[in-house]
Amino acid sequence: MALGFMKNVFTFGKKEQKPQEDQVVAPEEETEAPQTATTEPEQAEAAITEAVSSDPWDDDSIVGGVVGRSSEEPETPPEEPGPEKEPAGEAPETSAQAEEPVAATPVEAPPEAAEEPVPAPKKNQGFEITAGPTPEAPKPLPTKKLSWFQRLKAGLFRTSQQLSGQITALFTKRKLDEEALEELEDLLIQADLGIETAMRITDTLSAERYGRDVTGKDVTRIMADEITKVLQPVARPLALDLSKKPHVILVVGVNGTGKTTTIGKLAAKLTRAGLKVTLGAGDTFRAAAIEQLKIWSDRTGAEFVGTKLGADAAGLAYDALKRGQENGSDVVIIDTAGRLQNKAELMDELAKIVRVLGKLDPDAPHTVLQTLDATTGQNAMSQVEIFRNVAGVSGLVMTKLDGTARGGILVAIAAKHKLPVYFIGVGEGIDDLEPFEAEEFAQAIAGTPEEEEA
Ligand SMILES: Nc1nc2c(ncn2[C@@H]2O[C@H](COP(=O)(O)OP(=O)(O)OP(=O)(O)O)[C@@H](O)[C@H]2O)c(=O)[nH]1
Repeated sequence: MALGFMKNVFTFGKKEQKPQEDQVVAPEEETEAPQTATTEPEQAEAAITEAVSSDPWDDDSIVGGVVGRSSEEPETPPEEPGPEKEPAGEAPETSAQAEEPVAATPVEAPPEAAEEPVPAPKKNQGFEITAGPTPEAPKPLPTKKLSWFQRLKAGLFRTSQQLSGQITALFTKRKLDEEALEELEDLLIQADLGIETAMRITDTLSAERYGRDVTGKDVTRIMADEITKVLQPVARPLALDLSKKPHVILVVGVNGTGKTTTIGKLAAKLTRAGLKVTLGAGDTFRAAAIEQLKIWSDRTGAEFVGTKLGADAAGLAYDALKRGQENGSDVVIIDTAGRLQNKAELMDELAKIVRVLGKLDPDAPHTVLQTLDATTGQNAMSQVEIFRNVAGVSGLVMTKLDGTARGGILVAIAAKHKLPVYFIGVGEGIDDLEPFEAEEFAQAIAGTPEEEEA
């Protein structure tokens, strides 16, 4: 998508957005009549209360609370499945129309939203608005114990510590010669940075200091600079072209890489910005995934479209987009079951989801977002290669950068695939999705001694 050239483009992922008072949600969305009434409100209320109270992510920092109500709950009880998440085979095929979606009643903004003062975002919110139907002001984010940058640094600490320790050892009382450059290149490759970036770093170092003394600090500075140069072009915001709404985001990736959690966090960002969002529970293999997405929809005020366990995922995707078109959604986000990139039949199912969405909107999905788990090393590269071929991945989110992350592989992936990296996940909470910033990420990996917080 050509950023900056389109009308009605919302851009998520990078630049700071100041809320504007004259931006209001398009009237037809606000005045839309409530959909099917909840037939058993007390039951629904009880189910939601139970779901929320058993929610492992529940914490006081969550803004918004339960504002959505489903007219029906998923038919399958939300039990954790056994340890085997991967289904034995492909889910039974049903026609898209045959599956009855579970569509939640459209949600209203929490009453206090209208009365709250419009806060200026304190930093990069991960989106920018150039035109179009407009969001209400974002809600102030709760104060966090650790900043996201501290968590990112902590997550990448092992990588950066190990690297800087080895680099210091390598260059102690030693002039920069061929052997030292080769050893450095090996260290950088071992840190998953990839041959291309490793060579960039050693070439620059060589050009600056060949035959002279080198300190660890010189190396980490050059490393941070070169990694930044590789990452800068991919640190792009997620552009939402709302001239053709709903913008459909299909979320794909290997099991447990954080798809559902990322959808929840992203939905929170979008609904806070005043956008109407519909979530499609396309992970029909795991009851817990359907329930998990339902909880996120309740929290974020997004409408929920689900189906029963084992139902056709492509049918659900179709229903979710159809519902999003009917209810005037700005964005429809569709979850998919995690799958290993070497499971051919599951990858075929993903291709089918993409085809089926195209029947309702030839351009859908507009964004195919792949989640990558930062604790994975080299395998993430083949994940991107295969998902890109099968599902047309158009952007990445790296999750779990707050844990014992490796992270270097993102640099190698950026150098090779040049796919935009929109966000990083730095925790399990609703606010733990941050726009990807090349320089900060590079510093966290290189271990540059910068103590300032973002
Ligand atoms: N620490 C941390 N945990 C995360 C992050 N993102 C997701 N998780 C956790 O990772 C686990 C898996 O996340 P899910 O969102 O269920 O992953 P998924 O890809 O939808 O999983 P499948 O449905 O099995 O494919 C959950 O326990 C999440 O809370 C993150 O940024 N940081």
